[in-house]
Formats: sequence, structure tokens, C-alpha cells
Amino acid sequence: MAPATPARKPLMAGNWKMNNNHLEAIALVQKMAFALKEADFEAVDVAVIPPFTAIRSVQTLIDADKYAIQYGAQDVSPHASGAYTGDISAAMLAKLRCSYAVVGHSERRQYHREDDALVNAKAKAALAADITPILCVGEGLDVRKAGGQVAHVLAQVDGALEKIPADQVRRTVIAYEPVWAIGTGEVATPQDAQEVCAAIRTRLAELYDGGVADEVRILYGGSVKGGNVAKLMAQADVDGALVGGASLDPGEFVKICRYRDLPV
Ligand SMILES: O=C[C@H](O)COP(=O)(O)O
Repeated sequence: MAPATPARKPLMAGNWKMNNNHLEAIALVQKMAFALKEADFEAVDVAVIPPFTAIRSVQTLIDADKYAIQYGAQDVSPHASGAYTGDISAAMLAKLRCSYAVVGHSERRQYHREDDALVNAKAKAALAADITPILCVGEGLDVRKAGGQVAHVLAQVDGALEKIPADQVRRTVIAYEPVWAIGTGEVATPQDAQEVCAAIRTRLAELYDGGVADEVRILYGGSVKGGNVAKLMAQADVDGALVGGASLDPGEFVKICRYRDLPV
């Protein structure tokens, strides 16, 4: 597939998971903002994905100090409003000017039994509120060992994008996160990442067209660190990273955002 073009600006998104209260969140964003320079933001979109309880504080800080850091939410309700205790709607996130909502993260699929139909409904809810879904897909170790990673991931992509029109898919981000690489320190090889990311892009061309496939940003996630990011980013179909653990360390996350200065 075609190498990354300026139309696919790399995205480094830090998924904090269930870490950092709103005060810790402010401190972390401040440290990142002090370290990152204008040239970094010109080269890369940088986003933080805090827990719901910290989004308002992050928004206030970013607005007040005019930081170029983007932010989003780790989940979104498929419902617009009503009696859904514990849910947060896309409209609520849009009011906080969230740019992104993660949908289908493997931890949601595993601990909350989310299936592709629900992930599809969440992606649609986010898109309807002009929020970019970061759609997570990825295989478990058993599937990988059996060599079924591409078929498994493409089935997740098909299910999650069902009946979502091309103009909305264009602004969707897809994150390939092999479950066996998440939080384990066992990063996929650059070739593993490229194989699946390229297959996703080919599938987008089949489902929609080459233009859509060329525009969609496809991230890799799973034990990304400063020490391995440059090789992953050198792959033609890897347009960024969804970073978990390393995004909690401002020095490490800034290093990841500056992958272009690191040796490949
Ligand atoms: O959303 C992020 C991924 O689950 C990766 O997490 P990790 O970088 O801690 O392996």
C-alpha cells in the first residue's frame, strides 16, 4: 500500500486507562506541554485519553494555556440519552470538545463483553456527534499462534464498520492492538504490525475505495515505547500509536511523539 502521505498525519494517542485523578491529569498534561514544541505538533497529532473524571480538567487546562494537545474519552455510550446508568453520551463528550472516543478496546471487549455490534453502535454514536472513533481491533495469542490474525482482525473491522458511510469512515482512526502485546512488554515486530495494518487498509479499499483507504489513519498499539516506536513508524501502513503504560510517563511519551528523531 502507499506510504504515509501528509494526508495521514501521524497520531500518537496516550490511553491512560484507569490511571490519574483530575489533579494528576493536570500535572501530566502540563509536563507534556512544557516538553513538546511547535515543530512536534506540526509533525504529529498528540492526544491524551484520560478517564472521564479528568476530561473537564484537561479541557480547561488546554483551553486556558492554548496547548495544541488533543484529548478524548476511553469509551462512549451507544445511546443518545436516558436511563443508562453509568453511561456517558457522545453529546456529553462533544460538549467537552473531545476529539476522540476509543471504541472496542480489548479490555472493554474482555471485561465488559463488548461485541462487534456494540462497537459498531458506539462508533456510530461518536461519529454522529463529530467525534473521531479510535476503533480498536486485535487478536488474542491463540489466534496469533494459529496464524489467524488477519482473518480475525478483518472480521472485527467488517463488524465495527457495518453501515457506516465512506464520509464517516474517512475520519475514523483504527488501532491494531494485538491482545498478547498489551501491557506485556512483548511488542509485535514491525513486520507483524505492518502485515495486519496493510491488510486493514486493503479491506478499507474493498469496502469503500482507495481514497478512503489512503485517508484512514491506522495505529499500532501494544507495549509501544521510545525504544521500539521508530521501527514501527517506519512501516508504510502504521500511522501512529495507541500507547498505554508508556503514556503515563511524560518523558517516555514525549520521546514516542518525537520518534522521527530516534534511530530506526
Ligand atoms: O490502549 C493502549 C493499549 O492497550 C496498549 O497498552 P500498553 O502500551 O500498555 O501495552
